[in-house]
Amino acid sequence: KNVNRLRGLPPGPTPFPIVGNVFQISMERFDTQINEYKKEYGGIFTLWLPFPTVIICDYDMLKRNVIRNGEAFAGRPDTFVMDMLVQGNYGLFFMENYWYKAQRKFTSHIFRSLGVGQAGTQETIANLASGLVPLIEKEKGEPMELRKYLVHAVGNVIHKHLFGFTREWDEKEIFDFHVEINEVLEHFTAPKTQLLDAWPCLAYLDKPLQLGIPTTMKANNKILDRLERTLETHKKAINYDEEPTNYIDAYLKEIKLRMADADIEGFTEKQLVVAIYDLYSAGMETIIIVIRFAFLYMLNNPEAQSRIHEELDNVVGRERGVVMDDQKLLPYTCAFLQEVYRLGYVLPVNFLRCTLEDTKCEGYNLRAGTRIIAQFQSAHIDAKHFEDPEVFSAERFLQNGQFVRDERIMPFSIGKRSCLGEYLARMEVFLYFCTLLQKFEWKPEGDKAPPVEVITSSLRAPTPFKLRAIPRY
Ligand code: HEM
Repeated sequence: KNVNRLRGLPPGPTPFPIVGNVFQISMERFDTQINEYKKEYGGIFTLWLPFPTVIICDYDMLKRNVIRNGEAFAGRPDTFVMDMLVQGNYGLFFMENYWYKAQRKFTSHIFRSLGVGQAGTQETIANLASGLVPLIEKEKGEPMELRKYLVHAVGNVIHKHLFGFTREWDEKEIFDFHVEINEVLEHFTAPKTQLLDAWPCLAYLDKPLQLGIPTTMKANNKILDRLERTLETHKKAINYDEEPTNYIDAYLKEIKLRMADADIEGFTEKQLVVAIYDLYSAGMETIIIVIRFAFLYMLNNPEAQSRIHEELDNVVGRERGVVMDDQKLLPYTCAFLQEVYRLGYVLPVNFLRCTLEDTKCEGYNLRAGTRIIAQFQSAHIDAKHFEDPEVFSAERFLQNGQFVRDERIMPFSIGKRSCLGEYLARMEVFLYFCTLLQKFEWKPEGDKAPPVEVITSSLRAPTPFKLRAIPRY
């Protein structure tokens, strides 16, 4: 405790020399442990992982600091994992701090011009959603896992935006990438892996420490190899005079413009490869997990399914495709999904940030470069904000039958480094979920709903479960 006070940091459990608190934290329980420490130390405390890392996990504190003083909390620290995977701070998650604004701005702009948040992307998702219906029908109401269908549908949306086209059901590229990225992510944010940031030589102790470096690197290199080959194909085919139809071409065009203006701001081919890597991985498993959580909670709350069916029948019917505008007339469905986002948070622990300048925070003076975790998930299950926070209840977001959006639900994080894919993700979750409910009635594998259990690594997902789909059309 003294060591924190001497450094002007918030209190926290006493760190051990060299390893700090790393071995007191378990990867599988990191999020629940944060909530336990919160009871002891309050909404802001320090964990040594092994660098001192300030955890902010109270909603009002997050708002006062990470949102209102956004610029100060917008940095990302250098990490060993990024050096290991891509030899430096590239991509969109852990890129150099002095590039992040230009790269984020460009990516948001291109997403919009490729149709995200508008009719273009909606149509892509709607087509993929209706393509799922006959595939699921072929299962003839037998128990099945939804996951492979979601990999195909969700994977194809980001695939189309990045590369310009979709893949057929019998092509294996998206499935291969999905397996590989999950191998890379397995150890990505483990506290033990963070130990390497301070002590890179520990990488030689991979086996006894179970860091999983060889599996991570094998999968990582396969991904990089494929993305580099794809980039070469685009470079050969691109016509710089045409309006780009995909992220890669838009980025190549930007590199060309920037070279002419001698204003590079990180726009290089290397950065492009890692940016696609990040978008492809961010745009896939996260959304799949949210949709799987939605089905899991629905099977456990059968009256929710009847209410969603009733709303969809009244507003959309069983033939017309669901569109984003329908949200206005589907209050229960929106409340249900907001409750899924609250309890089914996908990142057990938010990505590391760091302060970009010396910053005052809740009475502490944090030096520039202090590592920060903006743990919004903790607010989702804070009894101060939500009565019986562990209980799933869509009703908490309904007032006089109307849906009330709640800003304390922040699944896409907050501040200057919040999720770049929020619109895309919200569209996919809503359109896929509603289409699958419009077309099918869903039943558990046996008499009872599968238990609500999660598996946690860098992501937090329901344990695999089966369900049955009975056509409604
Ligand atoms: C339901 C799905 C998703 C969830 C729950 C989610 C959640 C998050 C969260 C919590 C962050 C961390 C922000 C922070 O550091 O505080 C993040 C960052 C990010 N997300 Fe998402 N995300 C989802 C889907 C997507 C999609 C579809 C894309 C893109 C296609 C995407 C791209 C990104 C990027 C690029 C960042 C890094 C932003 C930065 O560091 O400036 N995400 N996301």
